[in-house]
Amino acid sequence: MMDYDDARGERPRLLVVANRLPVSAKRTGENSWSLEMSPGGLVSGLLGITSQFDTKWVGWPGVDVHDEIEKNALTESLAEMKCIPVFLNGVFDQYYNGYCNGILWPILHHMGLPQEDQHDTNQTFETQYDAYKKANRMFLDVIIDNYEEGDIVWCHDYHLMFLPQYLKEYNNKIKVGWFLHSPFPSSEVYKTLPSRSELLRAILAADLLGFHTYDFARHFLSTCTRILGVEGTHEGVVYQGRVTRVAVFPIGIDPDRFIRTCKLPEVTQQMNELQEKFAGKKVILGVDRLDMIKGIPQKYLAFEKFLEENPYWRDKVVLVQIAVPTRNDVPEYRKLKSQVHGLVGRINGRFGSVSSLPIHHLDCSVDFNYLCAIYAIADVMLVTSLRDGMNLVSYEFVACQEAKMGVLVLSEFAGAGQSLGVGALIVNPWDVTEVSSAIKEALNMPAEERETRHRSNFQYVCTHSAEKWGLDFMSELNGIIPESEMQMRKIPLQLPEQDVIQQYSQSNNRLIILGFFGTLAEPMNSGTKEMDFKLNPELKGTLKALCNDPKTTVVVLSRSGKNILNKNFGESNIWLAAENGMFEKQTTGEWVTNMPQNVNLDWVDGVKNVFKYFTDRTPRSYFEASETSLVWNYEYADVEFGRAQARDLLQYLWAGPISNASVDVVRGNHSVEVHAIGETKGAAIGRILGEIVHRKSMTTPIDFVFCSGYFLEKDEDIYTFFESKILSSKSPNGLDLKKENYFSAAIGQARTKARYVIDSAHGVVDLLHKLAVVADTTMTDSFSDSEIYEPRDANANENSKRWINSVRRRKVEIGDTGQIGM
Ligand SMILES: O=P(O)(O)OC[C@H]1O[C@H](O[C@H]2O[C@H](CO)[C@@H](O)[C@H](O)[C@H]2O)[C@H](O)[C@@H](O)[C@@H]1O
Ligand SMILES: O=c1ccn([C@@H]2O[C@H](COP(=O)(O)OP(=O)(O)O)[C@@H](O)[C@H]2O)c(=O)[nH]1
Repeated sequence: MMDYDDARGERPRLLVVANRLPVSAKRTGENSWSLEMSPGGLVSGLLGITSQFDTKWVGWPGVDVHDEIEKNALTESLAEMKCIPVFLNGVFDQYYNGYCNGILWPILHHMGLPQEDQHDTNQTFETQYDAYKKANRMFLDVIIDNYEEGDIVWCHDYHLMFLPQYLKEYNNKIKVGWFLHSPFPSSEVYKTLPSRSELLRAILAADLLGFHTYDFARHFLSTCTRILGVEGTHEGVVYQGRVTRVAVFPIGIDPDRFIRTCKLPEVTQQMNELQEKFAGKKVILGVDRLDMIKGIPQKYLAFEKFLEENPYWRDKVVLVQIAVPTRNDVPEYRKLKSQVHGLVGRINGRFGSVSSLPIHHLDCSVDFNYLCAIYAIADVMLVTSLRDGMNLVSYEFVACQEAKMGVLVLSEFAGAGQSLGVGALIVNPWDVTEVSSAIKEALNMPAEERETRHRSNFQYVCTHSAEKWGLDFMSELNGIIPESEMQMRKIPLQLPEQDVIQQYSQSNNRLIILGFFGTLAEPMNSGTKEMDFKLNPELKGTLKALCNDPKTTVVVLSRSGKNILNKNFGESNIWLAAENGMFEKQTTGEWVTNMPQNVNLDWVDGVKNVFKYFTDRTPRSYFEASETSLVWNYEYADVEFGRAQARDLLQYLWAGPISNASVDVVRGNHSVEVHAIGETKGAAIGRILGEIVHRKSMTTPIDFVFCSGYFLEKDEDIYTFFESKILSSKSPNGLDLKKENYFSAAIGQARTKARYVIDSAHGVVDLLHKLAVVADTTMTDSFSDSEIYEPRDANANENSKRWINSVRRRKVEIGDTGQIGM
């Protein structure tokens, strides 16, 4: 096993953050507590990694404590076990019983949102959601108090979906992992969750996301695609210019602990007692928290059918079900308890006798030794989860069965169904006939087959331990490159906004080059056939201020046609390049064409027909046509359907209208573009730059360039065009560029030729506002009072808004001449 000691021989520090600490406190008197192991697979799994890391746990201690003296006393007791409590006073009920277990848990397990009684209670969705966020912040506060530089933070489960985002907002350098112990549902089910996008975005802030099975990871990736419109790749999810790794890490147990325990004299004694008690009978065992997902009613119905159809077995088999109490304060769980009790009563009434009962149902947890003893003496383990993250109980049974080699009947809907699929009898728990037959097959299975199956299971359980799971996750997380190394490996960094502003304010001749779609255009929420692209209204005053500054030249370079650019920028003092530079216009002058003579555009009508055909058959897709280029766009359509349609569309194009044409075909993230061969944005900018220098009769070289857009890969030569100019100082193009005063920034791309990335168009809009106010020009004339900056995304831009408006006020006060301090 790999050792994790660092260069100084110290174990790396790890903060494991989970809703539940591995121990729960029980009050034994004033200021005194007893600490007991918390039940559940998450705790069992995590205990396996503590040897390799200097681990501290952060979590809820299992009780509400209000008194400060008591809190301190409990905190001290827990510290001895390396546990740090998060006291969730005031929010626990709405956070845990309400949002976690009443809303998220059923959704994650394909059970749908609760429908009854929602209007009669004050625990509305919003209040529970608020409590959930508040609880996540309470976890954050405790982490901040205990965090030491270099600590890795591993967040666990659906209780803490906001924590990765909060942690990164607090300190972007912290390495954050998040693991989901439950299943991740199909996107169709997840979609019903009202807070679906915020939660997805919040976990995507982590560096690494882990799931138990490939299916859960696959559901997650396709949910990101369908809800956030982002694409999942083998690397993970690329969202707003950041890659979040997504990978599969099936959890395991500590098998040696079970094997050792089964050999303890007191445990073999318990085994003997149990065997004596059930002498002459086969024992079928169930061990589950009394949770809807565990399929306990379905298990009982299948057992009832088995007894009905197999009278021979009626007095020769017993089903022992340990139903560990859980989440008693959630109404659904209380209902389940009475439903299960009703079934047990009915089946025992039907098939029991004075001397024997077919079902032994225990509403309690049992101690570890007893659990191992009963695992060891059982003939069959029956796991009928309707959906389950992993189900460690099935692994534990296998670990304790070296002597008996009993049979595992396992639901195909538990994560373990994938790992133990060869050795277990796999069943669909909803099919009572199938489960009943599997019980019969298990009870009658010949010893040889039992041994073969057990060997396969045992081998898996021993090699896929909890320790391996934890180390695999941590080694993947450690392998993720920190920001500082990214620079060395030429992975672009976030745009250093302060540097841009400073260089801008110090420069004498500036060039700003911007894209239109995805940069300056107003964001749209849906596609219609009549797409009307408009300049983001927040930018009108800002662009005016920038262009009116004699030291600044603004160029908008777009793939769109002249009409769209005319409509949006016709009145401004902006240099325009339409159709990627096929047409150019100098501020308010006339359009001139760069189209090569005799360019053949015979293909245009045919391509238009194909685009129209696919637009009609792909809801919410649309196409734009300009003179030399056509773009079919499916960004608002169902992404997967759009992608499939794009593949078909390309076949139609190649087979028909473009088979012999001189065109470039470019596949974007959500588009297919066909245009006449000739232009890229890089080629266009070289020519435009020459024009600008010439027309403006520039004597001062350009000493600041900011170039940003949501450009296709083939247009990224716009960024590299300037790189070559940096090498030669005072180049003939009238450029005086160094790496300090050249800023190229791709929007929302993780892989780019630009020097920097910006998360979204909001970032560009924000920056332009800031540049407009620091420009030492007649800015106050450019903005009217009504144009005080009011961003639409109020939360995201609140700080910028305050900053911009305060700088503007100061400028007005000082008469708009002085240098603004940053
Ligand atoms: O803490 P509780 O609310 O009492 O619930 C107990 C745990 O239940 C869930 O366990 C899951 O984790 C196991 C290990 O990865 C997995 O085998 C099982 O399928 C899951 O149901 C829950 O996810 C944990 O957070 C709870 O602590
Ligand atoms: O009385 C009991 C019975 C079981 N368990 C443990 O609870 C965990 C259940 O984990 P599983 O993954 O099967 O399901 P979960 O309860 O986490 O959904 C296993 O490690 C069991 O050993 C327990 O702590 N007390």
